[in-house]
Amino acid sequence: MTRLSVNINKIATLRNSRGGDNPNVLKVALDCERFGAQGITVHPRPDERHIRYQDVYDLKEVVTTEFNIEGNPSEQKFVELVLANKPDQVTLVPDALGAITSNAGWDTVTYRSQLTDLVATFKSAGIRVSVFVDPDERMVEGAKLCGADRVELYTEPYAAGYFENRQKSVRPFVLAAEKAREVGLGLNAGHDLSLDNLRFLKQSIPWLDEVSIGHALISDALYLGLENTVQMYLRELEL
Ligand SMILES: CC(=O)[C@@H](O)[C@H](O)COP(=O)(O)O
Ligand SMILES: NCC(=O)COP(=O)(O)O
Repeated sequence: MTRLSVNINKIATLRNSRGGDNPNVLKVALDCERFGAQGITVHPRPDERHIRYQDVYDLKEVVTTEFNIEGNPSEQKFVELVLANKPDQVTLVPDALGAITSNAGWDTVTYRSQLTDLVATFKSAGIRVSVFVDPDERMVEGAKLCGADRVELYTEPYAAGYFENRQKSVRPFVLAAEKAREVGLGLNAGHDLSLDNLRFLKQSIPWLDEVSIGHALISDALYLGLENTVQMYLRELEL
């Protein structure tokens, strides 16, 4: 089974835009769980443009499905936030500070030493560690050598090329996924996944453990309703 983890960053974006507490991030997280989501993902960034550090503490108290915190571990504040909240999973993402969103995976070969230390720190706290990588077999192997439990494949290139040639777009991801399976890594995927492209990814890589989806899902919910949208995404993961 492939778990759906709903990334609620964009709920926090809307909340922050007026400075109040509407929409309420905790309510949306609990509703997504009630509608069938098997996880909640947040990606607190140093500028707190959407998810704030306090949101993480608040969500930890109420989330009952898998809680996944994504972020750049080069920020000590992020490391401390994760260790204080002990989520089910931390996903290490090499975000550049000024980036509008995540736009690349780790070079797990160049940063092997740093990642190995970070992975050990989080694993010793009982937290599963996923490393965000491009669909590159060398980077997958590098994540294994760093001691990671899983990799998360950065799926923006897949989504970008999907309509032009989905077979071509998915190929690197299948190869990277096969390498992950070969070396004994769990397998996540995320970024720009949507109702258009999710089913084909799942059909191409049936052993996916988890997809984390936010931007498209929350955008779809504006038209389709959140309960209906969560369940539509869940149906796309059924083979
Ligand atoms: C790592 C990843 O792909 C997502 O967490 C993405 O970065 C969402 O971040 P934003 O919601 O800030 O675009
Ligand atoms: N790890 C990917 C994620 O959490 C959500 O990415 P997106 O669906 O908002 O592009």
